[in-house]
Amino acid sequence: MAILVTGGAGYIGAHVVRALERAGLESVVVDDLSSGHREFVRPEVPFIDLNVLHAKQLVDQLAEHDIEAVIHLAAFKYAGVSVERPAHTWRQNAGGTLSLLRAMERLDIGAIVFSSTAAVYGTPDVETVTEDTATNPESPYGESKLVGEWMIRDQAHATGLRHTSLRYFNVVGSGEPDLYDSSPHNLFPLVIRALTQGHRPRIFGDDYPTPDGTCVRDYVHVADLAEAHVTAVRRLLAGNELERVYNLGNGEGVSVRQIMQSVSDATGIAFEPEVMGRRPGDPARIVASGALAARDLDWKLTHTLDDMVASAWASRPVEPAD
Ligand SMILES: NC(=O)c1ccc[n+]([C@@H]2O[C@H](COP(=O)([O-])OP(=O)(O)OC[C@H]3O[C@@H](n4cnc5c(N)ncnc54)[C@H](O)[C@@H]3O)[C@@H](O)[C@H]2O)c1
Ligand SMILES: O=c1ccn([C@@H]2O[C@H](COP(=O)(O)OP(=O)(O)O[C@H]3O[C@H](CO)[C@H](O)[C@H](O)[C@H]3O)[C@@H](O)[C@H]2O)c(=O)[nH]1
Repeated sequence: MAILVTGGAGYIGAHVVRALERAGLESVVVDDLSSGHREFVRPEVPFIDLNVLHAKQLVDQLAEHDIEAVIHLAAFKYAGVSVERPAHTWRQNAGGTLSLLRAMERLDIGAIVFSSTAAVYGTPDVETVTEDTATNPESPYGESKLVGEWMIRDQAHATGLRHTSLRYFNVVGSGEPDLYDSSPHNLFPLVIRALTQGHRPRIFGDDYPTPDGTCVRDYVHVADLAEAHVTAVRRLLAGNELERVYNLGNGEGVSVRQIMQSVSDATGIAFEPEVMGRRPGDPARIVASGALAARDLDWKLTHTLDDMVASAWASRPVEPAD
């Protein structure tokens, strides 16, 4: 019996595969390598190089494995870019989830853990987001993830599929020396890339209504996040009742400027970030309560912000200076 991990060659998915392995659970990875890295998946893990949109090939290839549950991470994850590329985002995220659900039904796979996102909330008007906070996505990315949650809910009503959706907040750090976030759009990889290439990291806006004027986010360590997936899939397979959605945040807001300071402290590199204009679509502040996940998924942050920064820096990819 194995767990199918879609997007298992990506930053978070590769951590999930390693966490499953440590828990004694086997994985099968499906990934089209559109943003993932083949070398993130160890050779002994069965790897299917395929876009989940190809439902027939998905069914044919998965039929060769004994899959008991799915962790579905494969997606186009760039909220800002999704505004410029809505059709692509909808196809990969909503289309991909639909195709996967059809394949699961054909193969009689009865459990799914879905990667959702803080972006389903848009710009919340509450200090701390809970699962009851109204959803109001502000990008095709956030919309496509919310629709993914709904597709799974509806399929569950019809077929008895066991499911939960995990709404991640800002996932950072590294739990393994060879795994890193290669996103060309997110704060941590951009700051690290700037420093390794001898540039000044950039702050997108310092005129927000926050204590130091820069955006506030809720950062969680990828290794802690990966563990929550293992617990979720195990509990679904054991027949435990889980909520439809969980926020994976830690309730603590950290500003972009605080991240810059923490990076400077961890690396020993003194720098003055360059302040740019605001990036369109960025909420000033979004912070979540992880209380529900703590209750049901043993969710806990075992890593500090300093761990997050230091581990991201230590596992940074080697890049040529330009
Ligand atoms: N990184 C974050 O802070 C964050 C926050 C909230 C939600 N998420 C969600 O977590 C998941 C994983 O994110 P990540 O940070 O690891 O991103 P990532 O880009 O590193 O990983 C995504 C993986 O999925 C693969 N993929 C994409 N579309 C595919 C498709 N149609 N078929 C097959 N494979 C496909 C990519 O090649 C890649 O390996 C995504 O669903 C993302 O939306 C991430
Ligand atoms: O060089 C940079 C990059 C980012 N930022 C700022 O840093 C904060 C965090 O930005 P990220 O792009 O790292 O993450 P987001 O908060 O935009 O999160 C979005 O992207 C994540 C992963 O792609 C998740 O999907 C999440 O749900 C979605 O809202 C934002 O205020 C952003 O403006 C900078 O100041 N400088």
